[in-house]
Amino acid sequence: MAEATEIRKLVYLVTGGCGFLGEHVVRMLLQREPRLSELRVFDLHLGPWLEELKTGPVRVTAIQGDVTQAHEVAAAVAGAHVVIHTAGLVDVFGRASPETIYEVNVQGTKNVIEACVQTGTRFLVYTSSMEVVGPNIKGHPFYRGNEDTPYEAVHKHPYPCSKAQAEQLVLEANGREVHGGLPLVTCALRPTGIYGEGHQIMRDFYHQGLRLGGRLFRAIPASVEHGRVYVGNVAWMHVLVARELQRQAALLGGQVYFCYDESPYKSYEDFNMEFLGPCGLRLVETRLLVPYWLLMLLAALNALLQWLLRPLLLYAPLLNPYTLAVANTTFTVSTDKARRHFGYEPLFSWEDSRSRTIRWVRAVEGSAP
Ligand SMILES: NC(=O)C1=CN([C@@H]2O[C@H](COP(=O)(O)OP(=O)(O)OC[C@H]3O[C@@H](n4cnc5c(N)ncnc54)[C@H](O)[C@@H]3O)[C@@H](O)[C@H]2O)C=CC1
Ligand SMILES: C[C@@H](CO)CCC[C@@H](C)[C@H]1CC[C@H]2[C@@H]3[C@H](O)CC4=CC(=O)CC[C@]4(C)[C@H]3CC[C@]12C
Repeated sequence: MAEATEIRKLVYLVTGGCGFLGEHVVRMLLQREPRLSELRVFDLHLGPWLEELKTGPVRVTAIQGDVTQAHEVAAAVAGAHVVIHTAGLVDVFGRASPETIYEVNVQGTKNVIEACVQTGTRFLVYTSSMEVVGPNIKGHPFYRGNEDTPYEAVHKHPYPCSKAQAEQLVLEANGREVHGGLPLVTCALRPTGIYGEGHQIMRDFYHQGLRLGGRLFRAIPASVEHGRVYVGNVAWMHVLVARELQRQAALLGGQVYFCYDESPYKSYEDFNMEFLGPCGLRLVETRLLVPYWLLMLLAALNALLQWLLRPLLLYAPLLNPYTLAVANTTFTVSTDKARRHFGYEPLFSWEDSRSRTIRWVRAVEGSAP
Protein backbone atom coordinates (compact mmCIF):
# COMPACT_ATOMS: atom_id res chain seq x y z
CA MET A 1 0.00 0.00 0.00
CA ALA A 2 2.84 2.35 0.95
CA GLU A 3 4.48 1.51 -2.38
CA ALA A 4 1.34 2.38 -4.31
CA THR A 5 1.10 5.82 -2.73
CA GLU A 6 4.81 6.48 -3.18
CA ILE A 7 4.68 6.13 -6.94
CA ARG A 8 1.51 8.24 -7.25
CA LYS A 9 2.96 11.64 -8.02
CA LEU A 10 1.61 12.80 -11.37
CA VAL A 11 -1.11 15.36 -11.98
CA TYR A 12 -3.10 14.99 -15.20
CA LEU A 13 -5.65 17.39 -16.65
CA VAL A 14 -8.29 16.19 -19.11
CA THR A 15 -10.14 18.98 -20.90
CA GLY A 16 -13.58 17.97 -22.16
CA GLY A 17 -13.42 15.21 -19.55
CA CYS A 18 -17.19 14.92 -19.34
CA GLY A 19 -17.75 14.36 -23.07
CA PHE A 20 -18.28 11.04 -24.85
CA LEU A 21 -14.57 10.36 -25.32
CA GLY A 22 -13.43 12.44 -22.33
CA GLU A 23 -15.36 10.30 -19.83
CA HIS A 24 -13.71 7.15 -21.19
CA VAL A 25 -10.28 8.81 -20.98
CA VAL A 26 -10.95 9.82 -17.36
CA ARG A 27 -12.10 6.33 -16.35
CA MET A 28 -9.22 4.71 -18.26
CA LEU A 29 -6.64 6.93 -16.53
CA LEU A 30 -8.03 5.95 -13.14
CA GLN A 31 -7.85 2.27 -14.05
CA ARG A 32 -4.59 2.16 -15.99
CA GLU A 33 -2.27 4.98 -14.87
CA PRO A 34 -0.78 3.85 -11.58
CA ARG A 35 1.45 6.94 -11.25
CA LEU A 36 -1.54 9.27 -11.06
CA SER A 37 -1.99 11.27 -7.86
CA GLU A 38 -4.50 13.86 -9.05
CA LEU A 39 -6.84 13.91 -12.02
CA ARG A 40 -8.34 17.25 -12.98
CA VAL A 41 -11.45 17.04 -15.09
CA PHE A 42 -12.15 20.31 -16.89
CA ASP A 43 -15.40 20.81 -18.79
CA LEU A 44 -18.03 23.39 -19.60
CA HIS A 45 -20.64 20.97 -18.23
CA LEU A 46 -19.63 18.67 -15.40
CA GLY A 47 -21.28 15.23 -15.19
CA PRO A 48 -22.81 14.00 -11.91
CA TRP A 49 -20.97 10.65 -12.38
CA LEU A 50 -17.73 12.42 -11.37
CA GLU A 51 -18.87 12.26 -7.74
CA GLU A 52 -18.60 8.47 -7.62
CA LEU A 53 -14.94 8.68 -8.75
CA LYS A 54 -13.93 10.76 -5.77
CA THR A 55 -13.70 7.86 -3.34
CA GLY A 56 -10.64 6.12 -4.86
CA PRO A 57 -6.91 6.59 -4.19
CA VAL A 58 -6.57 9.31 -6.84
CA ARG A 59 -7.76 12.81 -6.05
CA VAL A 60 -10.35 13.71 -8.69
CA THR A 61 -10.84 17.45 -9.08
CA ALA A 62 -13.82 18.62 -11.12
CA ILE A 63 -13.31 22.02 -12.72
CA GLN A 64 -16.19 23.72 -14.45
CA GLY A 65 -14.56 25.95 -17.03
CA ASP A 66 -14.43 27.18 -20.60
CA VAL A 67 -11.42 26.58 -22.86
CA THR A 68 -12.09 29.88 -24.62
CA GLN A 69 -11.28 31.71 -21.36
CA ALA A 70 -7.48 31.84 -21.14
CA HIS A 71 -7.40 32.59 -17.40
CA GLU A 72 -9.65 29.62 -16.57
CA VAL A 73 -7.46 27.32 -18.63
CA ALA A 74 -4.24 28.65 -17.07
CA ALA A 75 -5.62 28.14 -13.56
CA ALA A 76 -6.58 24.53 -14.37
CA VAL A 77 -3.24 23.73 -16.06
CA ALA A 78 -1.00 25.22 -13.34
CA GLY A 79 0.85 22.40 -11.62
CA ALA A 80 -0.30 19.65 -14.01
CA HIS A 81 2.37 17.38 -15.50
CA VAL A 82 0.30 16.27 -18.47
CA VAL A 83 -2.64 17.78 -20.35
CA ILE A 84 -4.94 15.65 -22.51
CA HIS A 85 -6.94 18.14 -24.55
CA THR A 86 -10.11 16.45 -25.82
CA ALA A 87 -12.49 19.41 -25.39
CA GLY A 88 -13.97 20.53 -28.65
CA LEU A 89 -17.12 21.57 -30.39
CA VAL A 90 -18.07 18.57 -32.53
CA ASP A 91 -20.59 20.08 -34.89
CA VAL A 92 -21.11 19.12 -38.51
CA PHE A 93 -24.86 19.75 -38.35
CA GLY A 94 -24.94 23.55 -38.26
CA ARG A 95 -25.96 23.81 -34.61
CA ALA A 96 -23.22 26.30 -33.73
CA SER A 97 -21.93 29.21 -35.81
CA PRO A 98 -18.57 28.86 -37.58
CA GLU A 99 -17.25 31.62 -35.27
CA THR A 100 -18.14 29.59 -32.16
CA ILE A 101 -16.57 26.45 -33.63
CA TYR A 102 -13.31 28.34 -34.26
CA GLU A 103 -13.45 30.00 -30.88
CA VAL A 104 -13.69 26.67 -29.04
CA ASN A 105 -11.55 24.46 -31.28
CA VAL A 106 -8.81 26.88 -32.35
CA GLN A 107 -8.69 29.64 -29.71
CA GLY A 108 -9.39 27.04 -27.00
CA THR A 109 -6.38 25.01 -28.17
CA LYS A 110 -4.20 28.15 -28.32
CA ASN A 111 -5.21 28.84 -24.73
CA VAL A 112 -4.22 25.33 -23.68
CA ILE A 113 -0.81 25.63 -25.38
CA GLU A 114 -0.13 29.06 -23.87
CA ALA A 115 -1.19 27.81 -20.44
CA CYS A 116 1.32 24.95 -20.70
CA VAL A 117 4.06 27.38 -21.72
CA GLN A 118 3.25 29.88 -18.96
CA THR A 119 2.86 27.38 -16.15
CA GLY A 120 5.62 24.94 -17.09
CA THR A 121 3.52 21.92 -18.10
CA ARG A 122 5.62 19.84 -20.46
CA PHE A 123 3.38 17.19 -21.99
CA LEU A 124 0.35 17.85 -24.17
CA VAL A 125 -1.76 15.27 -26.02
CA TYR A 126 -4.30 16.69 -28.45
CA THR A 127 -7.39 14.83 -29.67
CA SER A 128 -7.43 15.67 -33.35
CA SER A 129 -9.60 13.86 -35.91
CA MET A 130 -9.44 11.91 -39.16
CA GLU A 131 -11.32 14.95 -40.47
CA VAL A 132 -8.10 17.00 -40.57
CA VAL A 133 -7.13 14.74 -43.45
CA GLY A 134 -10.44 13.96 -45.10
CA PRO A 135 -12.72 13.22 -46.76
CA ASN A 136 -11.85 16.36 -48.74
CA ILE A 137 -14.31 18.60 -50.59
CA LYS A 138 -13.59 16.72 -53.82
CA GLY A 139 -14.77 13.43 -52.31
CA HIS A 140 -11.50 11.61 -53.01
CA PRO A 141 -11.42 8.18 -51.35
CA PHE A 142 -8.78 7.48 -48.68
CA TYR A 143 -8.55 3.70 -48.80
CA ARG A 144 -6.76 2.03 -45.88
CA GLY A 145 -4.25 4.86 -45.74
CA ASN A 146 -1.71 5.65 -43.04
CA GLU A 147 -0.14 8.79 -41.56
CA ASP A 148 2.17 9.12 -44.58
CA THR A 149 -0.33 8.45 -47.34
CA PRO A 150 -0.46 11.43 -49.72
CA TYR A 151 -3.92 12.99 -49.79
CA GLU A 152 -5.19 16.37 -50.87
CA ALA A 153 -6.58 17.66 -47.56
CA VAL A 154 -8.80 20.53 -48.68
CA HIS A 155 -11.71 21.55 -46.47
CA LYS A 156 -14.40 24.18 -46.40
CA HIS A 157 -16.51 23.11 -43.46
CA PRO A 158 -15.70 24.91 -40.15
CA TYR A 159 -15.32 21.69 -38.12
CA PRO A 160 -12.51 20.02 -40.14
CA CYS A 161 -10.91 23.41 -40.82
CA SER A 162 -10.85 24.21 -37.10
CA LYS A 163 -9.49 20.76 -36.16
CA ALA A 164 -6.76 21.05 -38.81
CA GLN A 165 -5.71 24.50 -37.56
CA ALA A 166 -5.71 23.36 -33.96
CA GLU A 167 -3.68 20.25 -34.77
CA GLN A 168 -1.11 22.36 -36.60
CA LEU A 169 -0.81 24.72 -33.61
CA VAL A 170 -0.23 21.77 -31.28
CA LEU A 171 2.43 20.22 -33.51
CA GLU A 172 4.18 23.56 -34.05
CA ALA A 173 4.27 24.07 -30.28
CA ASN A 174 6.39 20.93 -29.85
CA GLY A 175 9.81 22.03 -28.59
CA ARG A 176 8.70 25.45 -27.31
CA GLU A 177 10.34 26.41 -24.07
CA VAL A 178 7.97 26.26 -21.13
CA HIS A 179 8.28 28.12 -17.82
CA GLY A 180 11.34 26.63 -16.12
CA GLY A 181 13.28 26.28 -19.37
CA LEU A 182 12.41 22.76 -20.53
CA PRO A 183 10.83 21.95 -23.92
CA LEU A 184 7.12 21.30 -24.45
CA VAL A 185 6.42 17.85 -25.92
CA THR A 186 3.21 17.50 -27.93
CA CYS A 187 1.48 15.00 -30.18
CA ALA A 188 -1.91 14.58 -31.84
CA LEU A 189 -4.18 11.54 -32.07
CA ARG A 190 -6.57 11.31 -34.99
CA PRO A 191 -9.54 9.06 -34.28
CA THR A 192 -11.75 7.93 -37.15
CA GLY A 193 -15.49 7.80 -36.36
CA ILE A 194 -15.65 6.83 -32.68
CA TYR A 195 -18.37 4.46 -31.47
CA GLY A 196 -19.23 2.82 -28.17
CA GLU A 197 -21.01 3.51 -24.90
CA GLY A 198 -22.27 7.10 -24.86
CA HIS A 199 -22.27 7.67 -28.63
CA GLN A 200 -25.04 10.21 -29.21
CA ILE A 201 -25.44 9.65 -32.97
CA MET A 202 -25.84 5.88 -32.44
CA ARG A 203 -28.52 6.67 -29.87
CA ASP A 204 -30.23 8.98 -32.40
CA PHE A 205 -30.20 6.30 -35.10
CA TYR A 206 -31.57 3.77 -32.63
CA HIS A 207 -34.48 5.98 -31.63
CA GLN A 208 -35.12 6.90 -35.27
CA GLY A 209 -35.29 3.18 -36.11
CA LEU A 210 -37.75 2.56 -33.28
CA ARG A 211 -39.94 5.41 -34.51
CA LEU A 212 -39.88 3.89 -38.02
CA GLY A 213 -41.21 0.56 -36.75
CA GLY A 214 -37.86 -1.16 -36.23
CA ARG A 215 -36.47 -0.20 -39.63
CA LEU A 216 -33.68 1.99 -40.96
CA PHE A 217 -33.39 2.69 -44.67
CA ARG A 218 -30.11 2.23 -46.50
CA ALA A 219 -28.96 5.48 -48.05
CA ILE A 220 -25.26 4.81 -48.63
CA PRO A 221 -23.91 2.01 -50.88
CA ALA A 222 -22.49 -0.91 -48.88
CA SER A 223 -19.24 -0.58 -50.87
CA VAL A 224 -18.33 2.79 -49.26
CA GLU A 225 -15.97 2.00 -46.36
CA HIS A 226 -15.99 4.22 -43.31
CA GLY A 227 -13.29 4.05 -40.61
CA ARG A 228 -14.57 3.40 -37.08
CA VAL A 229 -12.78 2.86 -33.79
CA TYR A 230 -14.04 1.80 -30.36
CA VAL A 231 -14.06 4.55 -27.73
CA GLY A 232 -12.30 2.35 -25.13
CA ASN A 233 -9.39 1.83 -27.52
CA VAL A 234 -9.22 5.54 -28.34
CA ALA A 235 -9.12 6.29 -24.61
CA TRP A 236 -6.41 3.65 -24.10
CA MET A 237 -4.32 5.21 -26.87
CA HIS A 238 -4.55 8.56 -25.09
CA VAL A 239 -3.41 7.06 -21.77
CA LEU A 240 -0.56 5.18 -23.40
CA VAL A 241 0.71 8.01 -25.57
CA ALA A 242 0.59 10.42 -22.61
CA ARG A 243 2.75 7.98 -20.63
CA GLU A 244 5.20 7.30 -23.43
CA LEU A 245 5.48 10.99 -24.36
CA GLN A 246 7.24 11.42 -21.02
CA ARG A 247 9.61 8.50 -21.68
CA GLN A 248 10.30 8.94 -25.39
CA ALA A 249 9.92 12.66 -26.03
CA ALA A 250 12.34 12.68 -28.98
CA LEU A 251 10.45 9.98 -30.88
CA LEU A 252 6.86 10.90 -30.09
CA GLY A 253 7.10 14.71 -29.88
CA GLY A 254 5.51 16.49 -32.85
CA GLN A 255 3.97 13.28 -34.24
CA VAL A 256 0.44 12.44 -35.38
CA TYR A 257 -1.15 9.02 -34.95
CA PHE A 258 -4.38 7.69 -36.39
CA CYS A 259 -6.47 5.85 -33.79
CA TYR A 260 -7.24 2.33 -34.95
CA ASP A 261 -8.27 -1.08 -33.71
CA GLU A 262 -9.74 -4.33 -35.06
CA SER A 263 -13.15 -2.89 -35.94
CA PRO A 264 -14.10 -4.13 -39.43
CA TYR A 265 -14.15 -1.97 -42.53
CA LYS A 266 -17.78 -1.38 -43.48
CA SER A 267 -20.10 1.33 -44.67
CA TYR A 268 -21.32 3.71 -41.96
CA GLU A 269 -24.78 2.16 -41.93
CA ASP A 270 -23.68 -1.48 -42.12
CA PHE A 271 -21.30 -0.84 -39.26
CA ASN A 272 -24.07 0.67 -37.11
CA MET A 273 -26.18 -2.42 -37.85
CA GLU A 274 -23.55 -4.54 -36.04
CA PHE A 275 -25.08 -3.06 -32.87
CA LEU A 276 -28.55 -1.97 -33.90
CA GLY A 277 -29.30 -5.33 -35.59
CA PRO A 278 -28.99 -7.36 -32.36
CA CYS A 279 -31.18 -4.69 -30.72
CA GLY A 280 -34.04 -5.45 -33.06
CA LEU A 281 -33.59 -3.01 -35.97
CA ARG A 282 -33.18 -4.02 -39.60
CA LEU A 283 -31.68 -2.16 -42.52
CA VAL A 284 -34.05 -1.96 -45.47
CA GLU A 285 -32.40 -1.79 -48.90
CA THR A 286 -33.82 1.23 -50.69
CA ARG A 287 -31.25 1.95 -53.38
CA LEU A 288 -33.84 1.69 -56.10
CA LEU A 289 -36.30 3.86 -54.18
CA VAL A 290 -33.92 6.58 -53.02
CA PRO A 291 -31.33 7.39 -55.70
CA TYR A 292 -28.28 9.41 -54.68
CA TRP A 293 -29.42 12.53 -56.53
CA LEU A 294 -32.57 12.53 -54.41
CA LEU A 295 -30.50 12.27 -51.21
CA MET A 296 -28.43 15.22 -52.40
CA LEU A 297 -31.62 17.13 -53.05
CA LEU A 298 -32.95 16.29 -49.58
CA ALA A 299 -29.64 17.29 -48.02
CA ALA A 300 -29.69 20.61 -49.90
CA LEU A 301 -33.30 21.15 -48.86
CA ASN A 302 -32.35 20.57 -45.23
CA ALA A 303 -29.58 23.15 -45.57
CA LEU A 304 -32.00 25.64 -47.10
CA LEU A 305 -34.59 25.01 -44.38
CA GLN A 306 -31.92 25.43 -41.72
CA TRP A 307 -31.02 28.81 -43.17
CA LEU A 308 -34.63 29.96 -43.60
CA LEU A 309 -35.73 28.84 -40.14
CA ARG A 310 -32.65 30.09 -38.31
CA PRO A 311 -34.32 33.32 -37.06
CA LEU A 312 -37.16 31.23 -35.57
CA LEU A 313 -35.71 27.89 -34.49
CA LEU A 314 -32.71 25.61 -34.80
CA TYR A 315 -33.31 23.00 -37.49
CA ALA A 316 -30.27 20.69 -37.54
CA PRO A 317 -31.05 17.23 -38.97
CA LEU A 318 -28.34 14.57 -39.40
CA LEU A 319 -28.56 14.76 -43.18
CA ASN A 320 -26.95 17.79 -44.84
CA PRO A 321 -24.65 18.14 -47.84
CA TYR A 322 -21.54 17.80 -45.66
CA THR A 323 -22.61 14.72 -43.65
CA LEU A 324 -23.85 13.07 -46.83
CA ALA A 325 -20.50 13.68 -48.51
CA VAL A 326 -18.58 12.30 -45.51
CA ALA A 327 -20.82 9.24 -45.19
CA ASN A 328 -20.62 8.62 -48.94
CA THR A 329 -16.82 8.81 -49.31
CA THR A 330 -14.53 5.93 -48.46
CA PHE A 331 -12.17 6.86 -45.63
CA THR A 332 -10.38 4.01 -43.87
CA VAL A 333 -7.10 3.68 -42.06
CA SER A 334 -4.58 0.86 -41.98
CA THR A 335 -1.48 1.65 -39.95
CA ASP A 336 0.75 0.35 -37.17
CA LYS A 337 2.54 3.62 -36.34
CA ALA A 338 1.18 3.74 -32.78
CA ARG A 339 2.35 0.17 -32.17
CA ARG A 340 5.82 0.90 -33.54
CA HIS A 341 6.25 4.17 -31.65
CA PHE A 342 4.66 3.46 -28.29
CA GLY A 343 3.65 -0.18 -28.19
CA TYR A 344 -0.08 0.39 -28.64
CA GLU A 345 -2.23 -2.71 -29.00
CA PRO A 346 -6.01 -2.39 -28.78
CA LEU A 347 -7.19 -3.13 -25.25
CA PHE A 348 -10.60 -4.28 -26.47
CA SER A 349 -11.01 -6.88 -29.21
CA TRP A 350 -13.67 -6.33 -31.86
CA GLU A 351 -15.90 -8.89 -30.08
CA ASP A 352 -15.55 -7.01 -26.77
CA SER A 353 -16.12 -3.62 -28.38
CA ARG A 354 -19.18 -4.94 -30.18
CA SER A 355 -20.74 -6.63 -27.16
CA ARG A 356 -20.10 -3.65 -24.87
CA THR A 357 -21.73 -1.34 -27.40
CA ILE A 358 -24.72 -3.66 -27.89
CA ARG A 359 -25.18 -3.87 -24.11
CA TRP A 360 -25.18 -0.10 -23.95
CA VAL A 361 -27.69 0.30 -26.82
CA ARG A 362 -29.98 -2.21 -25.07
CA ALA A 363 -29.77 -0.13 -21.91
CA VAL A 364 -30.64 2.98 -23.94
CA GLU A 365 -33.86 1.20 -25.03
CA GLY A 366 -36.79 2.76 -23.30
CA SER A 367 -34.83 5.86 -22.35
CA ALA A 368 -36.20 9.05 -23.90
CA PRO A 369 -34.63 10.17 -27.22
N1 LIG B 1 -17.00 11.69 -31.93
C1 LIG B 1 -16.16 11.36 -32.89
O1 LIG B 1 -16.45 10.49 -33.72
C2 LIG B 1 -14.82 12.01 -32.98
C3 LIG B 1 -14.40 13.01 -32.09
N2 LIG B 1 -13.15 13.55 -32.24
C4 LIG B 1 -12.67 14.57 -31.30
O2 LIG B 1 -12.70 14.04 -30.00
C5 LIG B 1 -12.94 15.06 -29.05
C6 LIG B 1 -14.09 14.65 -28.16
O3 LIG B 1 -15.24 14.47 -28.97
P1 LIG B 1 -16.57 13.82 -28.41
O4 LIG B 1 -16.31 13.18 -27.12
O5 LIG B 1 -17.16 13.05 -29.51
O6 LIG B 1 -17.46 15.12 -28.22
P2 LIG B 1 -18.35 15.56 -27.00
O7 LIG B 1 -19.14 16.72 -27.47
O8 LIG B 1 -19.08 14.42 -26.43
O9 LIG B 1 -17.27 16.04 -25.94
C7 LIG B 1 -16.65 17.28 -26.01
C8 LIG B 1 -16.59 17.83 -24.59
O10 LIG B 1 -15.96 19.10 -24.67
C9 LIG B 1 -16.68 19.97 -23.83
N3 LIG B 1 -16.57 21.34 -24.31
C10 LIG B 1 -17.10 21.88 -25.42
N4 LIG B 1 -16.84 23.18 -25.46
C11 LIG B 1 -16.10 23.48 -24.37
C12 LIG B 1 -15.52 24.66 -23.88
N5 LIG B 1 -15.67 25.82 -24.50
N6 LIG B 1 -14.82 24.58 -22.73
C13 LIG B 1 -14.70 23.42 -22.05
N7 LIG B 1 -15.23 22.27 -22.47
C14 LIG B 1 -15.93 22.30 -23.62
C15 LIG B 1 -18.13 19.52 -23.93
O11 LIG B 1 -18.90 19.99 -22.81
C16 LIG B 1 -17.98 18.03 -23.98
O12 LIG B 1 -18.04 17.46 -22.69
C17 LIG B 1 -13.21 16.33 -29.84
O13 LIG B 1 -12.07 17.13 -29.82
C18 LIG B 1 -13.50 15.84 -31.24
O14 LIG B 1 -13.13 16.78 -32.20
C19 LIG B 1 -12.29 13.13 -33.17
C20 LIG B 1 -12.65 12.17 -34.06
C21 LIG B 1 -13.92 11.53 -34.04
C1 LIG C 1 -26.64 9.97 -44.93
C2 LIG C 1 -27.21 9.48 -43.62
C3 LIG C 1 -28.12 8.32 -43.92
O1 LIG C 1 -28.35 7.41 -42.93
C4 LIG C 1 -26.12 9.09 -42.68
C5 LIG C 1 -25.46 10.30 -42.06
C6 LIG C 1 -24.38 9.86 -41.14
C7 LIG C 1 -23.55 11.03 -40.64
C8 LIG C 1 -24.36 11.80 -39.63
C9 LIG C 1 -22.22 10.53 -40.11
C10 LIG C 1 -21.45 9.79 -41.21
C11 LIG C 1 -19.98 9.98 -40.92
C12 LIG C 1 -19.93 10.69 -39.59
C13 LIG C 1 -18.69 11.51 -39.26
C14 LIG C 1 -17.43 10.67 -39.32
O2 LIG C 1 -17.52 9.53 -38.49
C15 LIG C 1 -16.20 11.46 -38.97
C16 LIG C 1 -16.32 12.36 -37.81
C17 LIG C 1 -15.19 12.71 -37.15
C18 LIG C 1 -15.20 13.69 -36.15
O3 LIG C 1 -14.14 14.16 -35.73
C19 LIG C 1 -16.46 14.22 -35.62
C20 LIG C 1 -17.67 13.44 -36.05
C21 LIG C 1 -17.62 13.03 -37.52
C22 LIG C 1 -17.63 14.30 -38.38
C23 LIG C 1 -18.83 12.11 -37.84
C24 LIG C 1 -20.16 12.92 -37.73
C25 LIG C 1 -21.37 12.12 -38.22
C26 LIG C 1 -21.19 11.57 -39.63
C27 LIG C 1 -21.08 12.70 -40.63
